[in-house]
Amino acid sequence: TRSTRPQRLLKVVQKHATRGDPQSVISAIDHFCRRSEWAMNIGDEKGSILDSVVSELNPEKVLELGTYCGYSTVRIARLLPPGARLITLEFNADYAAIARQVIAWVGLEDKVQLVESASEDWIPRMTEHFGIETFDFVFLDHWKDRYLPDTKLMEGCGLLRKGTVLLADNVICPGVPDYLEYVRNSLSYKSCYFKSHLEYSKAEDGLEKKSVFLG
Ligand SMILES: C[C@H](C[C@H]1O[C@@H](n2cnc3c(N)ncnc32)[C@H](O)[C@@H]1O)NC(=O)c1cc(-c2ccc(F)cc2)cc(O)c1O
Ligand SMILES: [Mg+2]
Repeated sequence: TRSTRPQRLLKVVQKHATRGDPQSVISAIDHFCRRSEWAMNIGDEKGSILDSVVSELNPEKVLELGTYCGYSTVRIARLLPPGARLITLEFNADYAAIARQVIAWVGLEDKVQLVESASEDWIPRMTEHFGIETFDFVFLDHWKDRYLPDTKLMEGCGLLRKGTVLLADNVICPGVPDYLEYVRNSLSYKSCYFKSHLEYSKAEDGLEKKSVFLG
């Protein structure tokens, strides 16, 4: 049977990227997605905004919701200081299998823990299983109708502290209206919008960054 798109993405990485070199993996995937097959990675344009948010924050404990093939996992993990940890949740077994191999290819396994599970099942288990009290940075890139309920779930589990930064992909395309409404109107968050474009496309998209106040 025909291979899947994530399998073809992995082949591109193994063929064109250098082991242990995150930038070569990022470039190989972006080149393939721009020239051959679109895929739902955050991409190079929005990826640069993600890089700047992570570099400025220098987080120790990071949560990513929606791993897909691990492109943004690699973008984030390559910037983390020694000892920092990134936990990424992906509920599709096929995507998780590909992401594990991409993460292994760049040699970032010691910083990244991929959990094959739905976010809502694992957010309540972060403290007892990983010993994580609060996260410094959360990247939301999973089903767009899960951003708001999972943000409320993280609040409820006490995983967000004063100053925790949440960054959400796709706030315009496909769009997360209920989440935007909530973060822009809630008094316990200060938020800003980074206008950009949908990955490998001219369509408008953007990232919403919010710092938690917990008023
Ligand atoms: C949702 C996906 C990303 C991944 O998230 C995992 N996932 C889901 N829900 C959960 C959960 N509850 N827990 C754990 N993992 C979870 C899934 O299996 C995918 O691998 N992302 C997108 O659908 C996505 C789509 C577009 C897009 C834009 C314009 C178009 F015309 C078509 C598509 C762009 C993007 O930038 C995306 O990010
Ligand atoms: Mg996305």
